[in-house]
Amino acid sequence: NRFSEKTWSLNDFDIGKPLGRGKFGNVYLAREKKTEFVVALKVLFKNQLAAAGVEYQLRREIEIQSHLRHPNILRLFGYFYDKSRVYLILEYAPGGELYKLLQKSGRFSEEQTAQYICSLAHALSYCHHKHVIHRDIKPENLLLGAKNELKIADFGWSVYAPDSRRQTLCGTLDYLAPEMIEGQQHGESVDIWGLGVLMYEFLVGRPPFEAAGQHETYNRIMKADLSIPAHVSDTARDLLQQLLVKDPKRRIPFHQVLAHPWILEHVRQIPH
Ligand SMILES: Clc1cnc2c(Nc3ccc(N4CCOCC4)cc3)nc(-c3cccnc3)cn12
Repeated sequence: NRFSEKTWSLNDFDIGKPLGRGKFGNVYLAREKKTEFVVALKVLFKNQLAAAGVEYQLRREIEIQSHLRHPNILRLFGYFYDKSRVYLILEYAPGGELYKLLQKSGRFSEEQTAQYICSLAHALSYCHHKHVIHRDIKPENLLLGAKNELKIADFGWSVYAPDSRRQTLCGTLDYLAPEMIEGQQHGESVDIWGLGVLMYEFLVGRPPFEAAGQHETYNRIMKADLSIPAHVSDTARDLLQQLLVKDPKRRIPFHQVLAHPWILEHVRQIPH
């Protein structure tokens, strides 16, 4: 498409308001001058990327996300760079960050959660057909479209399956599958675990293995020590218990998630 062949530069865009702050730079609303097409422009500082040793990860993120086409995956249209910065031309998500919505409402209804989980299962199943594992499915990486549809946004940790992580993990352990924490060989099923962690957090308002300290969180994850509050319906409980299984081979596959009674009772089967 027009974004991918052309080499872009900053003066092809009118820069609008900042949408938010990221680790390595900010995201701005922007409009391509000729077509007036509205995008999100993610500006990353090269020196910060180098200091964190994530240039290779960024190249992989660009390579992976630019080839994915799915209504529940944020489009990466292209990128360009200048002396000190790298710019990613991304699809604008008018609904903003899903985790802000979760913070505001505390937790989501079973109806809304089932809709998000259905979209995520479709998007992740699409990724796995492309042999891409996301590995970092958490609320901070999810954005919302104009009709409140979910968009997976950050492929910074995604890899081509199977992979054993080389980059040390940083940030919260809450969303990581046991085999990832152990640094073992891992496949697509880490994203099935991640789907379970998200489903729990959407329904309950906090991640399932949250604890005061990292060691305690680590132990709870390794034991898959799951306790589900009474307000969660029996059918939702059943799906959670099939997603958050320690043994990667015994986790429910995505196509069975989409056919689970809890999804069927809450969701019109339109994937996005
Ligand atoms: Cl990439 C990308 C594409 N679209 C967005 C986006 N969109 C967006 C829309 C609307 C509102 N507002 C809606 C009214 O209330 C105020 C917030 C914010 C962000 N935000 C971020 C982002 C990144 C980091 C921190 N915070 C937000 C990254 N994005």
